[in-house]
Amino acid sequence: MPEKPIFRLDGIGVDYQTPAGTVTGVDGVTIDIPARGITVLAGPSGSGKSTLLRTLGLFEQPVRGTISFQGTETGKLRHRERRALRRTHLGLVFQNPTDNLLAYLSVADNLRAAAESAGTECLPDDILDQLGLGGTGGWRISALSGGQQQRLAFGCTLARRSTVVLADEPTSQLDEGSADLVLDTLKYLADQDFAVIVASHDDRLIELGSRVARMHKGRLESTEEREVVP
Ligand SMILES: Nc1ncnc2c1ncn2[C@@H]1O[C@H](COP(=O)(O)OP(=O)(O)OP(=O)(O)O)[C@@H](O)[C@H]1O
Repeated sequence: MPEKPIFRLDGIGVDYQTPAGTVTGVDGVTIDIPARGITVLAGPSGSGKSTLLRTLGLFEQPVRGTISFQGTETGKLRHRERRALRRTHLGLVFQNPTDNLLAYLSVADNLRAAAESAGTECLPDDILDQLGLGGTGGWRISALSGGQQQRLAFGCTLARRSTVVLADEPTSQLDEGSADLVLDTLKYLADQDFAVIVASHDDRLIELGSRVARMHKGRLESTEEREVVP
């Protein structure tokens, strides 16, 4: 029997209220997101990728349609329940590495703080070894390269034991070598059975997707399933 999707979106729409009037971020998006593999939200600038990703991260409330996570309709949850769900299950990684980390804490303490925020504990050295960052636990964040910082940000989602990893343009601020580190990390997380959902217009990242959802002007234009070569 096919595995149940982790997210089910049915006709969702998100609007922004601006001084110039209502701006629609996404509209009429219906999609099932699988519980495994890498789902890439692709599309040109302004097509709604980040809005959709933030909606999946429960940072935006759809004004139309429904969104369910593991069978629970998130619109029916109370504020506290949504926050708990976000904390326990959803790990969000932003495009700018420094936005994901606490500069005043060491590398290992960033992992510990991430675990604590999700009400759990972690073994920083194990996570750092898994990510090819072994030996950096006592380092300052500024001693890591941009790619290493982004790897550590994904490490924080491992520390939190998130079910889903949501990443917004995680390679866009990085040079090619650093971006390679991030691509390897995304593959690693997908191999560890996380549901990885990434908004990106980086062709190399789109290549990694086992499912690619293409957005255009806030709408879902197409979805494509892919055989991913290991
Ligand atoms: N906070 C906001 N306030 C008002 N409008 C917004 C806001 N965030 C996004 N929008 C608008 O919603 C639409 C979708 O934007 P979104 O950032 O989701 O697209 P995107 O595909 O992620 O773009 P990019 O690749 O440039 O990040 C755009 O018209 C954008 O101007």
